[in-house]
Amino acid sequence: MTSVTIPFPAVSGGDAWLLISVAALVVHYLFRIYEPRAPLIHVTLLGLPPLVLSFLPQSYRVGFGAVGYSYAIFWTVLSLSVLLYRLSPFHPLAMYPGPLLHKLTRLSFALISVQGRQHVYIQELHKCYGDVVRIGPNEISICNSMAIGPILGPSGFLKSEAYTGRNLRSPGRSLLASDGEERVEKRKRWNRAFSIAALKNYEEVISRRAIQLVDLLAREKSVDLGVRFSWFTFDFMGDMAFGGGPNMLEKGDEDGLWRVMEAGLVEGHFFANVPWTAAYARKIPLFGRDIMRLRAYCIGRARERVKNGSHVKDLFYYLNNEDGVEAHSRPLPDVIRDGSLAVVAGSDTTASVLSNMFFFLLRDPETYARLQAEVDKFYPPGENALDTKHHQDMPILHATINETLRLMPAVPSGSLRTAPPGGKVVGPYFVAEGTNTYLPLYTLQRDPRNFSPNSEAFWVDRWLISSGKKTPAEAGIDTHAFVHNQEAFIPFSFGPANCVGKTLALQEMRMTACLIMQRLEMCFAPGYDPSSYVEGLRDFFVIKKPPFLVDIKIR
Ligand code: HEM
Repeated sequence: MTSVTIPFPAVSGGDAWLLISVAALVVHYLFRIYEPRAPLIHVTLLGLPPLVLSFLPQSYRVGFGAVGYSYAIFWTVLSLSVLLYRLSPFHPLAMYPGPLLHKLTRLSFALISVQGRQHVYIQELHKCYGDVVRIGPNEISICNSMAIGPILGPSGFLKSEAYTGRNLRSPGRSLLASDGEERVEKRKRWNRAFSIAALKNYEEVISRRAIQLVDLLAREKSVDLGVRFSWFTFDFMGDMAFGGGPNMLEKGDEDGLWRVMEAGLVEGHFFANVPWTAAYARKIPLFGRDIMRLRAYCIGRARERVKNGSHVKDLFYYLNNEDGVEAHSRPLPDVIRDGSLAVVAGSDTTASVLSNMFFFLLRDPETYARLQAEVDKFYPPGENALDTKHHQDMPILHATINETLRLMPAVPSGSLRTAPPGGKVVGPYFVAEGTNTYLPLYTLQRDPRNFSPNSEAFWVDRWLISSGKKTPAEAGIDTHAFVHNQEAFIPFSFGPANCVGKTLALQEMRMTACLIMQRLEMCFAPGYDPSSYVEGLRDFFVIKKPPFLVDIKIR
């Protein structure tokens, strides 16, 4: 056997074993307290102690056998210590029930998550374990509307590390990932971009793209409606964020941008679940290529927008401080980061809500007919269906959008936050410092304690009853059976980090829905199985839609 001679104090085999074990326990302690993320620190902590201590067991003569022996003991003791601690009554999450594997390793939930059915899985877990479920060594999911304020409200929890893990290649932190002062500063300019006055200007941009969409649908007659909504929202957000979209409504996704965005989201979803691995993935060019392509596109568009300017006060106008409110101009990379966030956050979400809404309507012809009648009342042929002046008088339109957002929220697993230093009382629970906490929207909004009856069904009447437009008797239900917990309805999240684009999204969806209903009539394509849609929806933070095939006629 190969051997080297080293001047080192002799220690008996038993003592060496003990020292290596103690070193493993110390390393576990350091990982638990400091949670280091830098690969170099990982390698040092996991590699160096067993290597150094491998010189101890023999006097002067050290072989590779001793090194292997030392590593084997070190890692076995370390692994056992980690696993036993996670299951022990000393763990701060020990009182919360959950599947054994999830308590032991975060990987087990991550592997379920990347299959895209996390929203349904979490709902099953809550049915089985109750309001709080431990879904990772350091992760819980809370399904209780009392938790919303303490977690998402002002002075609530912090943004989870998952947001930076998801973002493999973008330098710096976007608004979505930021916290504290940095967030307050960033959010100010976004708020300017979504003021009432600013929104009024965007109607022209929405109208242009909505007309283009409806013309395309009228020509095509038989389409995957979900894909057309994706093209529409991507083009629209491109117009808003960079003064011009890729024009998918004309050319299709010929540059593969939508495909790239979806692929990037799926990949990012894994790293969001196991964020410490992101530091390694960033060193491997294979990862994050899709996001890089999308980013390259956004950089190109931003340069064009700066060069050409814009006749519309679009989102870029505010993000780039073209209104001159801030004393200093912002560096272009910052503006590009914000613009890219707008494209990702604003296109996928709105496209999936529009798609889900028409899916639910086609499955429920009676509600379809009621909405059609309401649209026909306010927008008969010849009336401009993109004029927003009637929206406030259209309860069925609002109810349809709300019910879609309740039943299938665009961010099904909700906002992910981390308990602040010292931990926090959340309703009847105490959540220990550093605990990553899910508020699972899909489960919360389908919970019969929040919305009854027909919690799992598309039933727009609940919104008419809750707004006083209809009585329970008129809707054919017993008054006592009606539960409507408005606080539990948070499809745009809640608090200071809620969706900044909420009003724009609602405006865009209302205008588009009215125009479609005025001009077109739809039905599922012959042979299309609607259950494949519900089964095929995938939750990768935002939704990936399965095919949604419809036949279209001009009215
Ligand atoms: C129906 C459509 C939409 C839904 C359901 C939706 C939902 C949400 C949700 C749930 C969040 C919170 C995410 C979290 O905490 O992890 C969020 C954040 C955000 N959304 Fe939306 N969104 C929609 C459309 C839009 C649009 C059109 C924009 C336009 C740019 C937008 C921009 C943003 C931004 C920038 C954030 C981050 C806000 C912050 O962290 O302060 N969203 N959205």
